[in-house]
Amino acid sequence: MIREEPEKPIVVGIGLMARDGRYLIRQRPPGSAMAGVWEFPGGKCEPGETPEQATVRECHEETGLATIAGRLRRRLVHRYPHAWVELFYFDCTTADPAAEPRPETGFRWVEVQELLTLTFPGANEPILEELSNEAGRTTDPT
Ligand SMILES: Nc1nc2c([nH]c(=O)n2[C@@H]2O[C@H](COP(=O)(O)OP(=O)(O)OP(=O)(O)O)[C@@H](O)[C@H]2O)c(=O)[nH]1
Repeated sequence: MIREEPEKPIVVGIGLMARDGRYLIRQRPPGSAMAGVWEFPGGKCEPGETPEQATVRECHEETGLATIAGRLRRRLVHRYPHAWVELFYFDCTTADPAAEPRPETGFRWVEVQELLTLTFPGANEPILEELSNEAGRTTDPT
């Protein structure tokens, strides 16, 4: 089978949902590309949607949490064997500061130190490094 190269990457919005130095993550569901790998909530833009809108919608759909997108932390382009993606990572918070993700979604709050021990999609590497540096700065009293 000949597969045609797409002309443009698939645009994806990703939410770095933060609370008390922890981030909301889950393992990618069975049957999805990279099943079992950990991920932040997010997904592809629908037609006419901005990456920020897609982030807020996907975070809400996937976790059940009303989401507020803050600054765009990073935009990067990455080629996986399964897809060519343009990823927009937004710092996010939950609209209700005490709300929890629906348990059946598998999302949980994880400290940055633990994030570093888990396997994420390759494109996330610079983000994880940045979160780790920031966490180091907050906890280091010197
Ligand atoms: N959700 C999410 N996707 C990520 C992350 N890092 C990363 O490279 N991606 C990539 O971004 C793309 C997101 O696609 P997806 O399959 O989750 O999107 P979706 O929810 O719209 O999928 P669907 O087509 O099954 O509805 C995948 O290629 C995934 O590998 C991450 O931290 N979270």
